[in-house]
Amino acid sequence: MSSEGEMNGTTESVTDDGSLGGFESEYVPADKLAHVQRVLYGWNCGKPVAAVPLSPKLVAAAAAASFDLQAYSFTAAPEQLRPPRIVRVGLVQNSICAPTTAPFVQQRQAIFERCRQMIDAAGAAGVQVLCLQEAWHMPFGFCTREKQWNEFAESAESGPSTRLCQELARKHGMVIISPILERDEAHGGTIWNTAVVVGHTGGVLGKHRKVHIPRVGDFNESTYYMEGNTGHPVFETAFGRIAVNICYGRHHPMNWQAFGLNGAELVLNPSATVGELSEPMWAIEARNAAIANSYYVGAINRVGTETFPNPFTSGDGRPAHTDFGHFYGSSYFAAPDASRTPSLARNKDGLMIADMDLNLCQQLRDKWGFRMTARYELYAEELARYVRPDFQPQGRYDAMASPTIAVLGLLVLVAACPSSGRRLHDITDAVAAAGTTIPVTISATGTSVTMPASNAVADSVGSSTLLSTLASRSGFTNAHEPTPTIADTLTHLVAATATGTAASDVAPFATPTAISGSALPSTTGAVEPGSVTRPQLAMDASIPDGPVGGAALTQALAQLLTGTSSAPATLLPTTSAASSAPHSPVPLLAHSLPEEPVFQLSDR
Ligand SMILES: NC(=O)NCCC(=O)O
Repeated sequence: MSSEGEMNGTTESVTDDGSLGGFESEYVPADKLAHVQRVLYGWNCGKPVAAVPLSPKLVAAAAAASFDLQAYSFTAAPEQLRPPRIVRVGLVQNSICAPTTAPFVQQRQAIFERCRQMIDAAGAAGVQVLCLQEAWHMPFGFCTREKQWNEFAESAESGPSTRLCQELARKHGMVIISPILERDEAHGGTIWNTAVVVGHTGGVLGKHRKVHIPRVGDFNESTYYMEGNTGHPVFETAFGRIAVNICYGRHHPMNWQAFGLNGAELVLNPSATVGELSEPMWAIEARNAAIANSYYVGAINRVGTETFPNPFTSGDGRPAHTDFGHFYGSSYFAAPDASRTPSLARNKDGLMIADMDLNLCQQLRDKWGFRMTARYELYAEELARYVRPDFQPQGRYDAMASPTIAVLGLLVLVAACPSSGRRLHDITDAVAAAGTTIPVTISATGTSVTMPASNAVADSVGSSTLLSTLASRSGFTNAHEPTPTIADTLTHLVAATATGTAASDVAPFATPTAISGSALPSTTGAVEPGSVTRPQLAMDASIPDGPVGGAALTQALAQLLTGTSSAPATLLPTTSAASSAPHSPVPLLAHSLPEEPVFQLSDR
């Protein structure tokens, strides 16, 4: 069986490395293979991502040391005003080498020696930027909740891992990103999950602390370290603008985005994750980030199965066990044009190398315009609302999809109890007490319906929630009653609209002189699920913009009643006695939208 490695002439078979990539070359007919590979891996500048031949000596050394070695190249279109900006980047995935029961100093030394070997190989291959896996210098004991693994935490500026990386960075003129467990002595020994960025001359350029901490499966990492406090820094290195999105941060699109907004051209994603949990996501997330943010991504995963001395559980009903599962390696690069390299081995250490022309980032930004077409101001508003304690989600609510026909119920309620200014729950109570049926004439169709008051009560619950939500979303205020102003306002307006009653009769605080018409579903008799078609909407739009937001409110009601923002509804002149003022039909959608878009929440 051939493998992605064999396809690219750099490594061994699929069966040997455990990787699934490359199977298509075995099973897809030759005349379809190029097409299938284009779809699976993407093409870079109109061609498959090309393998880069490495020196036979290096290939032999990797084979002898039993680590996977692969190299590829991403190109960009030639430009007239900028020279190509090609950088060679390496990713290292490593197993822990010594058992977790060995003395800690021995465990660390074994990892150091193994990684030194692969970093030296990278240096020999001319790698300029290299990233190691998450917490590369230690076993990933965060599943256990045992605190002894904290002993591996070290100073980001002067710990043993940093010193090793500084030595190797100087030796190879290489930027090294070293993700470690950091102990921050300056802050009482606080522990962080940190990527240290060592410049190509051996200085520590800075560090970034993991933003998001997993609490999933056996990843009990919050027992050990704190949520990072370093923002989303981009490091301007000798070889490009680089950022680090540590492991679990890859599930957070805004985390990726923040690095992009800060100007990253290459984001490394040092990870430690296991097959059962995340393998189907692995090929997607980093690649999607590269596409969405117009930068390159290097995704590195730990490799191997690490067994711990004491059994542990994670509150998920599984029997006590002593390992996380298999860290499946499979490190790879993704480019902003949706192309990607194959993966490193699934079951052995490895060094993945890629040449990348950073000019491709701007070329893709220009081509797709994601940065230009993004609506950051809308997102900013949305987020500002979301982080407020009183946030209510926006949603779309199709009132006609409700088996209880919430809007009709509301109309019935208020028709029965048109007492001005009463709160919805008062009305609800009154109808409940009446225990009767209520006739409703649907003026849009001329049909009469009888509805039991008890149904109306049930309906009103949904409507109440709906309207309250609508109220809080729309931000309307009622100058006369502090709360719950909009729910009342809408209740009265809906009632007026439905019954042809002057708004002033039911909503004494509303300034308009005429709100009338009909806003009712077409229905034929029984108020049952399925008997209702899309409502016709005929509503007087004469409510002036004011404290209760006339046009905006009308728009909101239209959306509420039609369950759509694009209903072909028209605001018709009213026929009710209450609306004597002349009106012209106004296309509903011609109304200016409320400043804050109005939607409805389904409480179902
Ligand atoms: N190390 C880490 O954050 N792992 C969490 C699991 C995952 O994100 O797949």
